[in-house]
Formats: sequence, C-alpha cells, structure tokens
Amino acid sequence: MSVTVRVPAKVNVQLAVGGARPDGFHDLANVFLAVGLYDEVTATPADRLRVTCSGPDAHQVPLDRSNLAARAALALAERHGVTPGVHLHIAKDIPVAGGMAGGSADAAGALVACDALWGTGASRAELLDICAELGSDVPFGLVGGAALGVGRGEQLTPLDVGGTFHWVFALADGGLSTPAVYREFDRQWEGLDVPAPQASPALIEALRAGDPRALAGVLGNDLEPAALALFPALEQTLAAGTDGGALAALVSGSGPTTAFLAEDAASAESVAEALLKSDTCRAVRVAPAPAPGATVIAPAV
Ligand SMILES: C[C@](O)(CO)[C@H](O)COP(=O)(O)OP(=O)(O)OC[C@H]1O[C@@H](n2ccc(N)nc2=O)[C@H](O)[C@@H]1O
Ligand SMILES: Nc1ncnc2c1ncn2[C@@H]1O[C@H](COP(=O)(O)OP(=O)(O)OP(=O)(O)O)[C@@H](O)[C@H]1O
Repeated sequence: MSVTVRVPAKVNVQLAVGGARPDGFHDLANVFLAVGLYDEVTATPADRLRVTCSGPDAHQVPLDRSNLAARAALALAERHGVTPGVHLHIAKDIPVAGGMAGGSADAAGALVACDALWGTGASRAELLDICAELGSDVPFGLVGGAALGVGRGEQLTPLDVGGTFHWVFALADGGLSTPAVYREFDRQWEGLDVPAPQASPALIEALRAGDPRALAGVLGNDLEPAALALFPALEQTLAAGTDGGALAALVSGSGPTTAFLAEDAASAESVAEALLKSDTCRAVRVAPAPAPGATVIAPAV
C-alpha cells in the first residue's frame, strides 16, 4: 500500500526583489511558472520515518530529518496527532541546489502523499499553510501552473497561461546556496534604495496570451547579477543559449541552472543541441510549461 505524487520544478519568469526585511527575508513579486521536470514522492507505511532517494543527483540529497520531504511529513503528523511512520522515497529528476525548487517540490509532494496515506483529510488551505511554514517556494509546488507570489513568495495568486511555452535548462557543474545569493544581492545594493518589487503587467499579459516572443521581452530576475557574481561562468552558458537561437536567457531563481525560452518545440531541441555542443554546462533538459502542481499518480490500494 503506497501513494505516489508527482511534483514539478519551477522557473521564475519574473523575480522582483525588494530590500531585506527585519526577519532576514526579502519582499518579492515572484512570478512562478511550473515546468515539466518532475520528482516523484512515494509514501509507504513503515515503523518509523525513513527517507530514500534515487536519481543522478541522489547523493546530494540529505536523508535525515533535514530533508524537506521528511519535515513536511512530520509537520502534518504533528498537526493531526498521527505517528509519522512512513517511508518516503524520492525519485529525483529535478536538479539539486539548482534554483528550480526541487526540495520544495518534494515537501509539497510528501504532504499530499502522507495526507492521502494517513487519511488526515487536510483542507487545501491547511496544506498551503504547512507549505508556507516549510519554505517560501513550497506552496507553489502544491499549486503548479503559474502564480504570482508576494510577501516572501508564499502568498500566491494563480495566473492564467494561454499556451505552451518551450524551455531549455542548462544544468551547471555545482550548486548555489539560496541564502548566499540573497546575501550577495544585499551586498550589491548596500547603501542604495531598493525599489519596492512590482509584478509586470506586460509579463502577466504575455503569459495569458501564451506568446513566447512577448514573454521573452519582459523576463527578469533581480537575483541574476548576484548569481553571476558568485558563478561567473554562467555568462558563457547564457551567451551559448542565445547564440543557439533562444528568444531569451536568464538565471533560474537563485541559480546556477540557466533557463532559455524557445519559440517552439523544434527550436527548443536546437537550442538544447547548441548548449550541449558549447561545453558550457554539465547537462541540458527540455521541458514544456505550464505543468500541474502536486498530483497523485498512484493511489493507495
Ligand atoms: C530564489 C527563490 O527560489 C525564488 O522563487 C526563492 O525566493 C527561495 O525560496 P526558498 O528556497 O523556499 O527559500 P526559504 O527556504 O524560504 O529561505 C531560504 C533563505 O533564502 C532567503 N530568502 C528566501 C525567500 C525570500 N523571499 N527572501 C529571502 O531572503 C533567506 O536568506 C532564507 O533564509
Ligand atoms: N528533498 C530534497 N531535495 C533536494 N535537496 C534537499 C531536499 N531536502 C533538503 N535539501 C537540501 O536543500 C538544499 C537545496 O536544495 P534544492 O534542490 O531545493 O535547491 P534549489 O532548487 O536551489 O531551491 P530553491 O529554488 O527553492 O531556492 C540541498 O543542497 C540539500 O542540502
């Protein structure tokens, strides 16, 4: 008896970052888009909480209680007075520490899987609440599609997407720590007035219209200069993707994965090929967007 939940990665099509808040977080206007790269989280009854992970990056994933999926299961069990006896297996396809919210996706997936396995019957609002406690990107893993996140990114408003966008992702050699990238952002803005983050109406309209050329013109990531300062080799990857025919190139979230928007599926394949040939990244993935949020694909029997 087990439950398997599929959860998507994200790219931030707009990441507007304000100044540091007293609690250390930054206010954001964060436009999330879920992309078709997935982790699968399987929850199976066990005598104690146990986490295993498979996939090419599995060795980088902690298997103790610091794993975000384990923390999600514990949070749900505590709220409902359930013993957290569960084996969580993560089949990991989302790059680790790549700025694509893989750990957050696993947390959202584990919550949905444990809720189904334990029959805790948590409401959507309660699940979103637990997600927000676990991390700023976690609620979006539950919701998927496209959404504007404000506050620290956890307060979501769904957005309409009028077509399929074709993305290429270049995986970098190594990772970047999200707090380190925000610290570098603060360093770069030291002594300056950081403007209040604002969602771009043109970007929201480009998503609604499903228009890749319009979206390419307005993509933006305020963390990109900080990620590039910490990982300068990404400049070459960005250039290789635009030289290879991408409509636009940007760092995904806090990086170091770089994201390339293509005109259509065929163009995405040729951008991917150009990136591979450029020798400026360790691997390349093609993925359409939007993708659905956490979805049960194999229920308990
Ligand atoms: C870069 C993004 O991935 C874009 O979606 C997110 O803003 C990061 O989201 P996340 O990894 O879920 O981040 P959290 O686990 O909530 O926070 C990790 C750390 O990132 C920094 N952080 C995160 C979110 C935010 N709005 N401001 C921040 O300054 C803080 O240093 C925080 O301690
Ligand atoms: N389930 C998990 N999967 C991957 N990493 C995890 C997980 N749980 C905890 N971690 C830890 O969190 C760190 C960041 O992982 P993650 O893959 O979520 O980064 P990220 O995609 O850059 O995050 P974000 O885009 O949300 O900032 C990893 O280096 C790892 O130590």
